[in-house]
Amino acid sequence: MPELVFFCGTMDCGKSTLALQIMHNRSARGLQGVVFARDDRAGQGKISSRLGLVADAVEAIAELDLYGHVVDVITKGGRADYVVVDEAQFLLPGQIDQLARVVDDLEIDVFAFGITTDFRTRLFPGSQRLIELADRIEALQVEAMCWCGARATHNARTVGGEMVVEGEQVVVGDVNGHAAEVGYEVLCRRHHRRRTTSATARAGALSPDVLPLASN
Ligand SMILES: Nc1ncnc2c1ncn2[C@@H]1O[C@H](COP(=O)(O)OP(=O)(O)O)[C@@H](O)[C@H]1O
Ligand SMILES: Cc1cn([C@H]2C[C@H](O)[C@@H](COP(=O)(O)O)O2)c(=O)[nH]c1=O
Repeated sequence: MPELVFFCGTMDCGKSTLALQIMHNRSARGLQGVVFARDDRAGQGKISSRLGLVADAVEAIAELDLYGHVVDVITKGGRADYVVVDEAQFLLPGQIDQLARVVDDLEIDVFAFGITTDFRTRLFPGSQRLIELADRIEALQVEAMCWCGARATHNARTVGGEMVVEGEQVVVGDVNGHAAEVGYEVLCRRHHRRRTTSATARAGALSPDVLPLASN
């Protein structure tokens, strides 16, 4: 049975890498997919992994009917053996419904990849709809780690190095940025709640305030 599968995790846990591996393995067996992405860091119409792999994709702009696009490909004699969607959190809920229709009406597997929650720990609308509709939800097995060594479960946003909890939901960016305007860091829930990034933890450890007081 074809499935709508949502592969999810924090930023930087290997989602795009897995998407590219799935594409590679299928292409090695002569299968050809329709690949969508939205606002990849590498630019429009791209799917990219931090391991250096990049592939072309159809940019899933808000106006694009994903079901209609797949039907178009097939009608024009093209192949749509499966569908991959990266950065699926950025899709509109209606576009996720279109993906479900690709599975149910065209009987094609759809593999969607994305982060579930934003920097405020709120679900992205696209991810919420995927959780509601997916046949299967797979959490990525290679876990990203918080600076404390615990499993990272949340995405923090930094502006000028400071963690923020207010702002636009969508700001394309990366982890390990160079104190750029907007950056991201993955954290465990405890440190996300306490707003302790690796930089603030380091600063706290160096601060004289936390040194033990002399007894005399
Ligand atoms: N230099 C490196 N050597 C080995 N693995 C790396 C390196 N850089 C990144 N990675 C791996 O790539 C993962 C990020 O992959 P990517 O597909 O870009 O993540 P996502 O799409 O989830 O944001 C990291 O969690 C790490 O496992
Ligand atoms: C948490 C969060 C992330 N984003 C953006 C930042 C990146 O461009 C993508 C996630 O990409 P990745 O391949 O999973 O690393 O999402 C955002 O716009 N808003 C957020 O709250």
